[in-house]
Amino acid sequence: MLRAAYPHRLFRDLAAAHGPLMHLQLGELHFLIVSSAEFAKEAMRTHDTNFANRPLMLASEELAYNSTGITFSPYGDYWRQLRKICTVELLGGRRVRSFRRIREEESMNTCRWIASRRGSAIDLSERLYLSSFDVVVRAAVKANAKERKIMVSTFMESVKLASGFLMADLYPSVKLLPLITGARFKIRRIRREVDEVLDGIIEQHRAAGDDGDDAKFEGFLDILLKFEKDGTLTTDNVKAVLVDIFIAGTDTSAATIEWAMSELIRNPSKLIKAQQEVRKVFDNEGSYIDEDKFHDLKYLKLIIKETLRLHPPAPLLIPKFNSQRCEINGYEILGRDPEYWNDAEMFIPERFEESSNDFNGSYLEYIPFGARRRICPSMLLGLANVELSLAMLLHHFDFEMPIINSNPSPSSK
Ligand code: HEM
Repeated sequence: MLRAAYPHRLFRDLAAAHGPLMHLQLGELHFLIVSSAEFAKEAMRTHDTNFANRPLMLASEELAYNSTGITFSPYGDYWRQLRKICTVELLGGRRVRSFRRIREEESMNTCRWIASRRGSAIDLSERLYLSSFDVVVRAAVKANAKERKIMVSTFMESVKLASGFLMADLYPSVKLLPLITGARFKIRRIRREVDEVLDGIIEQHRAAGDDGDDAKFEGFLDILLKFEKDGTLTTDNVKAVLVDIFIAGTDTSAATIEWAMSELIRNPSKLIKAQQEVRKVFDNEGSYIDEDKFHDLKYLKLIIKETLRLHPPAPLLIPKFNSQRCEINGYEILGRDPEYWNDAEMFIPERFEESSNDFNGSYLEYIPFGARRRICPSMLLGLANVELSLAMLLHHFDFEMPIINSNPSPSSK
């Protein structure tokens, strides 16, 4: 059975039947899927530079201002410059720490929202998405609640479009396909909406200006505008990086928190163990969860690792394409391969207790953030969001699955 919703699981099953290197043709495009760490080493270490490019896609062309954000810009000097701005200026440790108050306020808002629905079943998915979005947006720009609301719906639509190949992408030689399918029209409409919101916000930031107060909170846009001012970036480049950050930074954190909570609720003994740890560490803090004590949350860290093994938010990473001919093309590693993991399908955070496997891309059987040149530049911020939200949820609430009556009585039909 084809499980389109979980392509990584489908590839795992196909790899079991056809081997770790498979050729897949979708429309006019050729993909090679690598499902073993051995083949991945070839692609990600030996031919790393060759695979540091991204394919041209309609959504990235339009929404990422002609593919000039970090995620979709071609590998080369411009990308290297953006990557440096990102890792040094935007997403380094000091900057991530400076967003602490935002993370705390948003997690607290989520807790208040849950508390106000005490005793009833709740749908955490949307709430977690909104909260992750607000953390990233508030770290990036000064936007009021109305602007944030417009951005959420626009970016949710963008994520849907940007997270897969459109029919028009699969048949690049049919130049009219984006028009015939209506894809270009739809993407351009979203792009106009994104543009309008970002232009307004950029204008406000410019008008507020730099008052020389070094202690003032600096968001991503304030920093990017300095690079615009010195001529390193154009206004469109600035907007492309913002779009990138909104899209790459929201769904990933929200999905990780949601999966971690789902696994814990499905595994009550692990939920209790995690809760006991969080409550012991923050026993005397009242309702305050102090990030400075996160090094004591050893079990919670294992839970996050295990969640990212079983449910990486970008299981196929972001597509790459090889710029030159070489022996191995395209790759995908599966964190559920029984060759590398005992009881690969089970949620067992303890498996990481004795293991040195970390997120940094050194262990190719486990790369939830990717590896090498295109590795996620925002591991720190992503993990900080996930850790704080989980600690707050576990500290303040008890969770259990709602009881669903699967055997309705004849009268309720
Ligand atoms: C749990 C959270 C996160 C996970 C699991 C995650 C995972 C990933 C993965 C798998 C990639 C693709 C790597 C590749 O193609 O080899 C990626 C790229 C990227 N991520 Fe993340 N991410 C997370 C959070 C974030 C956040 C919070 C931001 C920004 C605020 C962010 C920004 C980016 C960017 C800009 C790229 C593109 C890098 C490039 O192409 O050079 N991510 N991420």
